[in-house]
Amino acid sequence: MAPAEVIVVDLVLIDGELGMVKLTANGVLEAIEYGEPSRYWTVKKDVLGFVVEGKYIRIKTVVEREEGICCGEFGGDYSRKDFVFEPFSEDAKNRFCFKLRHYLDSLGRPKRLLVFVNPFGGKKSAIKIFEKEVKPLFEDADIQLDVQETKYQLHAKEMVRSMDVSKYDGIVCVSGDGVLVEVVNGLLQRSDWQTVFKLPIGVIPAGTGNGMIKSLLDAVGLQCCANSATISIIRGHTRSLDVATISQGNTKFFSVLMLAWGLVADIDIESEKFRWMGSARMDFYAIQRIISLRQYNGRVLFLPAPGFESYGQPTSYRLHKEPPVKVLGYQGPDTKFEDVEWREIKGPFVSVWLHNVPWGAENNLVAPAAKFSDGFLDLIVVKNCPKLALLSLMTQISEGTHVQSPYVAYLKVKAFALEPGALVDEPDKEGIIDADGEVLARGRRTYKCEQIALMSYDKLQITVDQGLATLFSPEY
Ligand SMILES: Nc1ncnc2c1ncn2[C@@H]1O[C@H](COP(=O)(O)OP(=O)(O)OP(=O)(O)O)[C@@H](O)[C@H]1O
Repeated sequence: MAPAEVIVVDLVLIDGELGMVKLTANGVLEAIEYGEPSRYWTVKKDVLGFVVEGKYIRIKTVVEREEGICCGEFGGDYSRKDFVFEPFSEDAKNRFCFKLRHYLDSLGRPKRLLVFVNPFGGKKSAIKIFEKEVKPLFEDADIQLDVQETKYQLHAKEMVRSMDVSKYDGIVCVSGDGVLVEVVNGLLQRSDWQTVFKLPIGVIPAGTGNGMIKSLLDAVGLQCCANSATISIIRGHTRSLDVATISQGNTKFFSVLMLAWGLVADIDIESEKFRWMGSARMDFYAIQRIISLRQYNGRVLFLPAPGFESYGQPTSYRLHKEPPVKVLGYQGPDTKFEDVEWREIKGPFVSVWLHNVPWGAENNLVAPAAKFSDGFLDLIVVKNCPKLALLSLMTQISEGTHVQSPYVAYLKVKAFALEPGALVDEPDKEGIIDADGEVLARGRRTYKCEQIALMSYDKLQITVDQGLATLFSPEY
């Protein structure tokens, strides 16, 4: 193979000794000391940026940490490491900077980002994570930031719905999944959603539920931490993500993570009562819920993905389409499934769970076969299941092996409808529908049932728009 064309090569001083630096057209930066190539960086992967400090050029790089090496307060796959050298003249310095800048600019990395920091997410450490872990890396990469702390629930959604987002190359959420979902919904409710929704969205894990970023990083073997997430955003690689439209009449919610009804929704939402327990609250409340297990009447209907046609029973169903209303935002995918066979599963149900990406939280591999943009949702249904088996299933979720249980139906669907009913043992008590970690609908006599939710505890349907959203992602 012919050697790559040299873009710039210069005699320089490295640590006071004569050496050379060379940048080649295939994006390799090389330092030559004592006549031998000594250090070597792939600019796309290893170089964040550079600064001029008087007569020196400081290259800001990252190196992969070796396994087992201590990773500081917040952990991470990369450490920052600078390489400093001194060109022999002002001209040589300017020429080198110009060439390296030109190469970095050709990589299509983001230059200006809108950053939301949720000071109340997770362990309330988002500000610290941002200041200590995220900002220094973005500064190294010379990315301009407009930082906005979220002041209340739905603040991020309100802002992206109304502000000028065209000046940004992406939106970053230093938060859990909640703020990401707000940003998606805010963008899709804009009249210019078709243009602005192309903006890549990035997530830096700083919440309780960090399922999306865990799914993105774990897919390539990276740790779920601010360091690895920030480097992925700086490198500017993106991937597309399915967006599910949950509709009830003309009311819509755009989901990127999951929908839960039954056991999982009850644990997720009702365990709020035990927030003071910290992360143990979910496990504690799960055991309580399994001991006094609820079963729900109802029906789920779905259009199976190819290969999953044997699940459930055939039924006749048509997606209900409301007459178009004069609203300006996104209205969901234009689906035409009339000719395809719908299937149904009738209750009673212990749990119904729809998932868009593999991880529901950092320690929950809910849908191990889920793909980011296959146009399908993974459906996990539990009906009759002995309590002991259910307890064991809950512990298996961390490894994703629960889906192999004979008590679990695990399949992929293209469209879905839920007809939620009341508790089998208490016909005047209903359930909660949870979408992306928030209450979508509360039935009669449920936890905090006096609070108004977006939808009523009634039939709803879900359609998927393949790859509609764009996320900053590590290269895969
Ligand atoms: N300043 C604030 N005060 C209260 N809530 C806020 C504030 N800013 C954002 N929120 C809300 O906090 C919720 C949780 O956000 P986030 O995505 O950071 O964390 P999470 O992991 O999803 O949830 P949590 O950590 O609360 O369990 C979102 O619904 C968001 O609207």
